[in-house]
Amino acid sequence: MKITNHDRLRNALALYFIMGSLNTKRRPSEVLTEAIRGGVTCFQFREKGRGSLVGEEKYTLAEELQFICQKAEVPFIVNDDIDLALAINADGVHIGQEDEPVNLVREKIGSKILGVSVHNSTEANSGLRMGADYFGVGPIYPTQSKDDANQVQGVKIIQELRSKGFTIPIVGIGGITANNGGDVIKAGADGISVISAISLDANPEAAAANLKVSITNY
Ligand SMILES: C=C1C=NC(C(F)(F)F)=NC1=N
Repeated sequence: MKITNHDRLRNALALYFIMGSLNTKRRPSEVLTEAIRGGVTCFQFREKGRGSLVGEEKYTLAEELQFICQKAEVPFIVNDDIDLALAINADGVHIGQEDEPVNLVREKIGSKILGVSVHNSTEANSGLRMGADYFGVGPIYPTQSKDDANQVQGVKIIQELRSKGFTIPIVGIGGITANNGGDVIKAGADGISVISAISLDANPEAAAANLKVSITNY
C-alpha cells in the first residue's frame, strides 16, 4: 500500500507489528492474519537471529506475509534486507544504525517508506537529513526480542526528541504492552511497535485489539 505523505504514514504507524519466523511457535501467516483482524496498522517482516530463514525460504515467507498485508491494505515493511524489499516490491524498509548509510538506502529504494532506528538526537538529526520517513525509538522498556538491544531509555527519549523539535513520525519500540502503550503515546510517539506482545500471545487478534485500546483510551 503506497503511503504518500507524513500524515498518512503517521496513522499507519499506530499499531506496528514486527515478526519473523523465530518470534512465534505458530505459522507466521496465521499470526499475522489474526493480528491484522485485531487492528494492526503496519507490519514489518524481521527475519533475524540464530536459525532464522535465509534465501528461498525467507523469500517465500516474505511473499506469503506480503500478500496478507496487501489484501488488508496494511503497509509491508522489510527489516534490513534491502535487496529482498526491492525484489518483492515491499512498501518500505527499516534499517538500524549499523546497516547501510541512510542516504545510500534512500537512493536504492526511491520513494518507498524508509524507517530508521535512532537512540539519541544526534542519530535523529542525521537520519532526518539523509531522508528517513519515520524513526523507531527505543528500547523504551526491557525487551526479550532483541539480544543486542541498546540501553533501556524509558519514554524520556521520545519526550526529548519532541522537545528538540522533531516532528517526524515516531514509533516507540521495546517491551511495549497494553499496560504501558498509552504512556508511549502520551510521551509524544505516533504509534507503538511490538513483537512478542502479539507474536507470543495465544490469541493475536485479542492481543492486537487490547494494544489498540491502550493507545486510544489512555
Ligand atoms: C530495531 C528496530 C527499531 N524500530 C523498529 C520500528 F518499530 F519499526 F521502528 N524496527 C526495528 N526493527
